[in-house]
Amino acid sequence: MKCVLTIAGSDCSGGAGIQADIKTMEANGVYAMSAVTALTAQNTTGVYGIMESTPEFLESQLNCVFSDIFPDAVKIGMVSSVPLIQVIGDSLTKWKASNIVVDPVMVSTSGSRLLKEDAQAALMERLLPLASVITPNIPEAEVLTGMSIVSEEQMEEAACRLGELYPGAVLIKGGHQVSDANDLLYDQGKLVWLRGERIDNSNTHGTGCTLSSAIASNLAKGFSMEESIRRAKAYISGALRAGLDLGKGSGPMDHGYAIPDTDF
Ligand SMILES: Nc1ncnc2c1ncn2[C@@H]1O[C@H](COP(=O)(O)OP(=O)(O)OP(=O)(O)O)[C@@H](O)[C@H]1O
Ligand SMILES: Cc1ncc(COP(=O)(O)O)c(N)n1
Repeated sequence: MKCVLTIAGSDCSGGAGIQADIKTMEANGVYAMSAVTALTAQNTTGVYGIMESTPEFLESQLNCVFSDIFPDAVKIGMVSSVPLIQVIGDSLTKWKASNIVVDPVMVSTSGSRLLKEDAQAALMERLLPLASVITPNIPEAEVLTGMSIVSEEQMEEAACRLGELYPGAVLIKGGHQVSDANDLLYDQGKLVWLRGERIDNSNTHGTGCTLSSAIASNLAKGFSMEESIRRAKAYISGALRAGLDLGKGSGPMDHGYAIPDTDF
């Protein structure tokens, strides 16, 4: 069985972060492991508190995982501060991790900052260069490039700029903004539009976490970058289409929609 590690924050309400990642990995047939960067107190209406791991304890989690069950892929989500970013960068380099998917989480769907302002530069200098693929949404791509993105042409320009800056691939997610469910992949100098059917569902809490974890699962299984993303999009479309409706705000998706309901 292939093994995938998520390095991210915990969402106690289960829709995003570590919880979304583990559910996604399970549904995609890989063994899931986690190194927790922070505990968040949040639900579908907002983020009400963040308690970070210490850098030492995060390093200890990473050493425990890498020295025992070496992951075939790694997904990085919410990492809010400079010391945590440095520990992750140092550990992934030391352990020679591969198939690294970085979701540059900055602000939650509910509008809370999940990345401290001074950590943005560290994320760009220390983690993005290690990634096999980075998966910014439109606002994140705007921050990373410093340009405004309000059209497909501007998505293409931003993807090229980021693709020339970093060694890995770049996936700019259209999401619920410029281009609906149409995402843009820049991989080795080539642009590919990955067009999806927009599903009318306002419950999109955790879509970014889910997509990046599904991509990491597919890379671990040996699929190419483009195929890994196509399969991840198919998975997330199914999870949105399942139409789960929980909570008072933008609710979570049904991550287990494809898992048979076995009566043990
Ligand atoms: N309504 C939708 N119908 C179909 N696909 C969607 C929809 N909304 C988002 N997606 C897809 O979900 C994936 C995640 O994109 P999105 O832009 O929502 O990420 P994000 O903004 O990082 O997510 P998050 O809400 O976790 O911050 C992308 O592949 C996107 O195309
Ligand atoms: C721990 C954690 N990680 C990531 C997100 C982003 O997900 P979303 O933008 O859907 O709120 C989140 N809300 N919480």
